[in-house]
Amino acid sequence: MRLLIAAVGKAKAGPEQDLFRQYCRRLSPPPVLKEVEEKRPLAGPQLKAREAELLLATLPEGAKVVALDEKGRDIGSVDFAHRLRDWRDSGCQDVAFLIGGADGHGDAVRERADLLLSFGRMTWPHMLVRALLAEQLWRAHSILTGHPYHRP
Ligand SMILES: C[S@@+](CC[C@H](N)C(=O)[O-])C[C@H]1O[C@@H](n2cnc3c(N)ncnc32)[C@H](O)[C@@H]1O
Repeated sequence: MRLLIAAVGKAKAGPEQDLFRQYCRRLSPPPVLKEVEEKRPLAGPQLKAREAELLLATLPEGAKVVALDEKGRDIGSVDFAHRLRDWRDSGCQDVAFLIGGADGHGDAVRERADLLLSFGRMTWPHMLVRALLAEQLWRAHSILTGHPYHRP
């Protein structure tokens, strides 16, 4: 099953990017990262709607969609791993993880998402969310394969 991470904004070199890459490299194949950015000077609801459009345009047909959202569901790592396993076992080819911009996700993303996933109710910087997500994907892989990285 292919993993796509679509995110608003361009990563700059730095510790968040290093951490993100470090966890991605452990996965085979590694998740594909697609970055989107609106160049026009939009703001507020218009910007959110446009960013939603750009994120949704990256989706492979039929992908399961997980939108990272602080107001989403707070599930454990094992539940997360099992959800990925269930999608894989039901024939799903692609899972896409969508990370929003400074104002969060537009309605179109929320409506398309199969899961709104929260990493807790606090707001994390979006570049750190990439690294947290990559770590949880590696942890999910460890859970499903019995790798000792994850201690139950
Ligand atoms: C700076 S945050 C945006 C915060 C914005 N106030 C909101 O309501 O989403 C940028 C992106 O990081 C991700 N993010 C930040 N904190 C998160 C959390 N606790 N759980 C899941 N995703 C989070 C989301 O994808 C969000 O769109």
